[in-house]
Amino acid sequence: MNKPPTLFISFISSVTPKLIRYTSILSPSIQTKNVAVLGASGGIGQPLSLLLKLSPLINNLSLYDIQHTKGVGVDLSHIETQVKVKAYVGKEQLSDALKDMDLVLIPAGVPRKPGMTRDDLFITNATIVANLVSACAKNCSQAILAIITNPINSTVPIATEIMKAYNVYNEKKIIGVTTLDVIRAATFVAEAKGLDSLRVFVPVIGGHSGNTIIPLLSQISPPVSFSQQELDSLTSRIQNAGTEVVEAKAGTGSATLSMAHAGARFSFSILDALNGKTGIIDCGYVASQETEFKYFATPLLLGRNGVETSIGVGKLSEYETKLIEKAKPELNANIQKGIDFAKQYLTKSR
Ligand SMILES: NC(=O)c1ccc[n+]([C@@H]2O[C@H](COP(=O)([O-])OP(=O)(O)OC[C@H]3O[C@@H](n4cnc5c(N)ncnc54)[C@H](O)[C@@H]3O)[C@@H](O)[C@H]2O)c1
Ligand SMILES: O=C(O)C[C@H](O)C(=O)O
Repeated sequence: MNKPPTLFISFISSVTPKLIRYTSILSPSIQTKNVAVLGASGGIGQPLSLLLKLSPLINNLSLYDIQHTKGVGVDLSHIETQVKVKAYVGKEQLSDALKDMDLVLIPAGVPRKPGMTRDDLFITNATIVANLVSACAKNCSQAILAIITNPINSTVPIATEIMKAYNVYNEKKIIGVTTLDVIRAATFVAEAKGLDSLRVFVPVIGGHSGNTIIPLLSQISPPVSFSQQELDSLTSRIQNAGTEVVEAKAGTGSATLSMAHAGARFSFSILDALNGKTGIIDCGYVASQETEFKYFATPLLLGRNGVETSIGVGKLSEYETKLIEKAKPELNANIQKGIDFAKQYLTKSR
């Protein structure tokens, strides 16, 4: 049999394995969408933009940063796919970068260095996210906002408060991207158990920092059982995987390539769902109705309008219930810090 001339990348986005294609061949049924990357010249922004440039789901790709987007844009524009790339640089071009966008990915901001927590980034990144989301409220209020900038536990509440203040808040459309936790969990579990990582799905709930990252190893698909020692070591590795990368990079940044893949994978789930594909499930950190937390990551059912519904946390083991208890103080404090910051920011900026 002849092999198709395109590169196939398979991954799990739900319990059913699914194939995602990076290709220049367009299916007539696909309605291509407009996607912006804010922070497009960065360690995540550049490879993420590359992966998006290869997607048949995208029409226009808008690259925005405070520096270097021109070069990134020209470079990407030479790739022979149908995606039209436009580069924007500096605050005065931000509005144009956002016009008519369906999906806005935000990886703008500083990354960790060894010894830092994600919360240490708040002082710089909170204002960056608040400014960018304010511009989204004014220029593309209907777009889905996918927030990558850390600390996610706080930047998603900031984004929500800003959209509310502009009267354009839609809870279906603001999502903190936690896909990297899901990818890592599948990789580490598969390595430990000799499984095919592309066929393993581990739901990861909670937040996106240390103890607040809660892998549900009791709900893996297909089911896997663990000794207590395996549970402890896998949980700890998944919770500290970001730090593992930060330490290995020794002061030059945090996860960029795996995050670009995670961001692209999440984008394709969203774009598939916007196109009317049903049954698309991916984890994300969102405003929460069904948990005791104001924001919480769970598996989400995605649809034409963004998040259709949270799938919830399912039946938790005693071990996982304890992990949630342990996460509570940090997650609640992070959330409140974001809400308080947004209130002050809005008072100052109006
Ligand atoms: N959600 C996750 O799982 C996850 C994973 C990895 C990294 N991150 C976070 O993503 C963020 C970016 O990481 P990185 O490695 O790409 O950093 P980086 O420093 O390599 O890139 C950040 C980019 O943001 C740009 N930028 C700064 N201020 C801006 C503004 N006001 N408007 C537009 N662009 C602006 C910079 O010019 C730079 O190009 C960090 O906060 C990091 O902690 C999140
Ligand atoms: O660890 C970091 O600071 C970046 C990111 O949140 C990650 O999980 O890799």
